[in-house]
Amino acid sequence: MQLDKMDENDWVYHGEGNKNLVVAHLSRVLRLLKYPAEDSENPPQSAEQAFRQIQNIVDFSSNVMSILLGEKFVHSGEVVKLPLEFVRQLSIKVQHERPGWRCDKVIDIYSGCALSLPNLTYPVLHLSTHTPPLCVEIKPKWGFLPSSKHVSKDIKSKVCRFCMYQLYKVATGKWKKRSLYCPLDLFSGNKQRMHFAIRQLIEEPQNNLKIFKGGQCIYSRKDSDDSLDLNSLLHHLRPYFLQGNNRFNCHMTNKAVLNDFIQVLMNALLSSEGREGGPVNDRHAERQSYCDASLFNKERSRQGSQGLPGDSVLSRILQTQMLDMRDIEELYPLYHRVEQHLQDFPKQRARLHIEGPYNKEFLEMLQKCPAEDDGSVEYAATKIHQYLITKTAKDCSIMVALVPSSDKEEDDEGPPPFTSLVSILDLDPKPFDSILYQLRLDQTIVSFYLQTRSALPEDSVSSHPTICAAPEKEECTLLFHPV
Ligand SMILES: O=P(O)(O)O[C@@H]1[C@@H](OP(=O)(O)O)[C@H](OP(=O)(O)O)[C@H](O)[C@H](OP(=O)(O)O)[C@H]1OP(=O)(O)O
Ligand SMILES: Nc1ncnc2c1ncn2[C@@H]1O[C@H](COP(=O)(O)OP(=O)(O)OP(=O)(O)O)[C@@H](O)[C@H]1O
Repeated sequence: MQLDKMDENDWVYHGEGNKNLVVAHLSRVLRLLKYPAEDSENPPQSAEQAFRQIQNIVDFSSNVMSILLGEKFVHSGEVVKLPLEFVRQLSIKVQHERPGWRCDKVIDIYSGCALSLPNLTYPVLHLSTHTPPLCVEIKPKWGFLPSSKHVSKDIKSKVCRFCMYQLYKVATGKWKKRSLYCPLDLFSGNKQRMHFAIRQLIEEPQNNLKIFKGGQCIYSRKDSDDSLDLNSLLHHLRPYFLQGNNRFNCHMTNKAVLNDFIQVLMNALLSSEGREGGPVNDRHAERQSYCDASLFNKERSRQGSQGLPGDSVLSRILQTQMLDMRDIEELYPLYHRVEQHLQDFPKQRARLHIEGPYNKEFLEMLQKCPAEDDGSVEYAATKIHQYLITKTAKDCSIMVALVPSSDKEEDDEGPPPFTSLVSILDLDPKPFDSILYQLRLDQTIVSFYLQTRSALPEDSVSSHPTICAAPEKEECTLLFHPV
C-alpha cells in the first residue's frame, strides 16, 4: 500500500460498527474512526489525539488481548497516515452505501489517521484455490451468567444479558424481530446447542452474524427491517457442499446444505489444532451454563456437554470474559472511588493509565494488583481495567474463513472438508468512564425484562409466536442427519 498514491476508486465500502467504518481493497482493509454527526464541523480531537487513540487500539490488542486470546487469532494492524484529500473523497464515495441507522456518525476526515489491517474476509488461504473463501463473522456476546453475591436481581443469574436485552431492543425499535440466539448455547460446547444457536443466528442475524463470499457480504441485516434472503444464501452455499462424498447429485435439500454449513462452521469454532487441553467450562458448571430464556429444549442435550476444547476460539473468548466475574453493580463503588480520587488529583490519570497507554507498565499494574481490596485507588483502578478487558471480550467478533480442501477420502461421511482460518476482531479498549453508563444500561435492561415478563403469560416472552416453541423432535433429527 503506497500511502502517497492512494486512490479512493480502489477502495470499497466493507462495513461499519458503532465507532469505526471499514473500507477494503483486496487483502487489506482500512478502519477509520467515526465521530457523532454533530461534531462533523469541529472534530472532537486533534490529529495527534486521533493518532494516539488508534495507537492505543493497536497496543491494547497486541499487548493485552493477544496474550489473553492467543496470538494466532489476533491481528493488531498498524496506524497509517493517509492523504486528507483521499479520506474526504472516500467519505463521499461510501456515503450512499451506509445503513441509515449508522448515519448519526460521520467518518473522521480531519486527522488523516486510520488502522490498516489484513482483510480477514479475503485471507491468503484464498490464493491456493480458485474457489472464493466463505467467511462467517459472529459477534457472540456474553457467554456466561454472573454468579456474584452482589447481584441485586436474582433474574441475572438465570437469564443471560443477551436474552434480557432482546426485549428492550425490540421494544425500542433497534431491531424489528427478536433474535432467539442465546450465547450460552453457542459457548456450551454441546454440539446440539451450538447447532441450535447458529441456526437462530441465521434466522435473525441482527448485528451478530454476517456471511461473506470472496470478500463481499452476501448475508447480513443492514437495517432493522430490511428483507433477508435465505434462499439467496443457500444458492451461494450449495456449490460448496455438493463437492465430493457421492454428492454429485443436485438433490441435496436446502436443509441438508444448511446443516452441512453449520457443521463446518462448528468444527472451525471448536478446532484446537490438535493442541492438548481438556474442556474448560467445567468451572461454570451446568447449573450456570443454561439460560432460562433459551428456547433450546434442555431435554435434547441429555447426551451430555462435551465442553469447549481448551484452545478453541470460543474457549479463549469465554475464559477472557470470565477473568473478572464481578458484576457491574459490584464494580460501580470501585469506579466511584477512582472518580473521587481523580477529582482531587487530576494529574494521576496518567499514572493510573485511565486512557492507556497499554504498555509494559500497564501490564505490571494489572499483575501487581493485591488479591484483597486494601481500600487503595490503585486496587480500584486495576479492578476496573480488568473488568474493561472482559468487556472487550464480550463485544468482540469472530471471523471464520473457510476454503474447500481436498484432503479427504471420497466415501467419507459428513460435509466435505474445509480449511479454516479463525480470527478475532474488534479488540478496542473500552473507555474507563463508561462504567456509570454501563450500570444504568444494566438496570434498564433488567427492569425492562422483569416488567415485560410479568406483564405476559408464562413462557410467552417471545415476540414471535411461531418460533416460541422448542423444535419438534423430528426437526431435530433432520437438523443433524443431512440427507
Ligand atoms: O453494551 P452492549 O452489550 O449493548 O454492546 C454495545 C454494542 O451493542 P450490541 O448490544 O452488541 O448491539 C454496540 O454494537 P452496535 O452499535 O449495536 O452494533 C457496540 O459494539 C458497543 O461498543 P462501542 O461502545 O462501540 O465500543 C457495545 O458497547 P460496549 O461493549 O462498549 O458496552
Ligand atoms: N480486519 C478486517 N477484515 C475484514 N473485515 C473487517 C475487519 N475489521 C472489521 N471488519 C468489518 O467491519 C465491520 C466493522 O468493524 P468493527 O466491528 O471493528 O467496528 P466497530 O465500530 O469497532 O464495531 P462495534 O460496533 O462493535 O464497536 C465488522 O463487523 C467487519 O464486518
